[in-house]
Amino acid sequence: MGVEVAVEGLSKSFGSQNIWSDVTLTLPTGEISVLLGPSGTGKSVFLKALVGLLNPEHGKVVINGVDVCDCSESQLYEVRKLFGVLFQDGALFGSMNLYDNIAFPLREHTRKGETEVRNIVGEKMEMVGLVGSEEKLPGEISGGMKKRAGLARALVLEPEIVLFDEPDSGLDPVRTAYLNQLIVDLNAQTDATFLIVTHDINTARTVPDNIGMLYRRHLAMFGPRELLLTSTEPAVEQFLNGRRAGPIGMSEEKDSGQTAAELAELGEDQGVPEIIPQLGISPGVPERVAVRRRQDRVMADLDSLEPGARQAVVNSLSDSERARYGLAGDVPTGPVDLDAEQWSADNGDTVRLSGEAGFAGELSTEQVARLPREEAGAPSGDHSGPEAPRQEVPSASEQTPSSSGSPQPRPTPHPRRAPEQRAPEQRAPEQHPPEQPQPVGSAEPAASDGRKRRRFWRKRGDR
Ligand SMILES: Nc1ncnc2c1ncn2[C@@H]1O[C@H](COP(=O)(O)OP(=O)(O)OP(=O)(O)O)[C@@H](O)[C@H]1O
Repeated sequence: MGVEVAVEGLSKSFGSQNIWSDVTLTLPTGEISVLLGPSGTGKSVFLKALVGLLNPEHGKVVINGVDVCDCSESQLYEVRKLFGVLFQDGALFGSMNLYDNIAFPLREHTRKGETEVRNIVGEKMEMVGLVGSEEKLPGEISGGMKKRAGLARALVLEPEIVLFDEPDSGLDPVRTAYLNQLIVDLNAQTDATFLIVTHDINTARTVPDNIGMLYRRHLAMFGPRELLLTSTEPAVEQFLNGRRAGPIGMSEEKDSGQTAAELAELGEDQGVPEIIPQLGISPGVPERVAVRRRQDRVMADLDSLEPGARQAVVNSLSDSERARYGLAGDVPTGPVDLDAEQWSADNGDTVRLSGEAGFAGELSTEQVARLPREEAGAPSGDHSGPEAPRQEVPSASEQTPSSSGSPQPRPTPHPRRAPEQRAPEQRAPEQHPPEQPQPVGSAEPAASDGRKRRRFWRKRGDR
């Protein structure tokens, strides 16, 4: 099981060159996070700061209660043992064969005998698909194999945090796809905390649970994929769509006039954004429990999203996920329309939801109250949650077009396709059968801790 990495107010400069300031984020336990940003924004510097290889001037990096920016050498040594790092080129020793390269950390940092070393190396080589290549030298293998060998080496000490510095650099799209699948499967198998630095948009959109972006010497945004993939923040949108139009220029930021003109040309109403399905696990790989933890967090904070983003999140859920969050049962199988204006007509009949019992062990009462629905049988005004759901999130009655008590599937008024309308292979994988509920004890802290929440959903200038 991975550990959380809590970064608070981190700032780093080299001489007079400020790289970034006041970076605050938390890498949630066991989840995959991706760090994006234009070239030179200090993503690699950030990775090095996490392992204590560089000393930031301000701020903390707290791991297992130890601040790696302000701890003794022996504490730092212990914390570093939690890390596995995949460097860009695999960082293999050219004179050693793959077996010895992968065995190196075990021989260097443990007292394990050769039999045990052989077992561990064999297991990791199998995990990354390198069985049979033990005798090969790094110079004799492809870039993709080097990455996989580097990954096997990063995993031999059973790290709880794995850092990937541009794992896809230099790989063709097919090998990148294989590597991404491997990363997702490894995360499911280890439940370790992963942080990936990448420029690959497809990787950023499909692999992680969380996405962060460094821009203009700050962390522009960090949060669950649902938040970033529906973000209207110009720099985030531009980057995640790989567009020229937007504030990011070739060498530095464009001037604001040009940016405004480009954004105006793009137009404002892009409809409800679509959240691209996340890459699922391979057949036979255990369920990736991090997905459930992230979704619990997202659903608990749904009311803090813009209406379009809220709808996109609900649209992105599979039927079983909707059932888990009380949006199933009588709820139409098509996209759920959260736009009150579209469905405010004579829909006094409410969707019959599973009620609070359906959330047993998953969400607190407060979190349940913040979900976009009515409790079974309760009029929408009866919500006891901290916010008024009718204003922030239309109640289930507003989502129900039928007057017969049996909500009907209805066409989406939005141009983008809902998950159910996509080809089956494009749908989000059913990773969490409802019959295997995950206790909330393993989820992130309850939504009542607003301060904690903000750390996951942070936008620049939030503080
Ligand atoms: N040890 C160092 N001493 C001085 N400057 C450094 C050092 N390490 C990095 N830098 C500078 O920090 C800046 C950020 O570098 P970094 O490699 O972290 O960027 P990056 O976002 O990872 O870039 P890319 O996406 O192109 O790999 C660069 O201007 C780089 O020259």
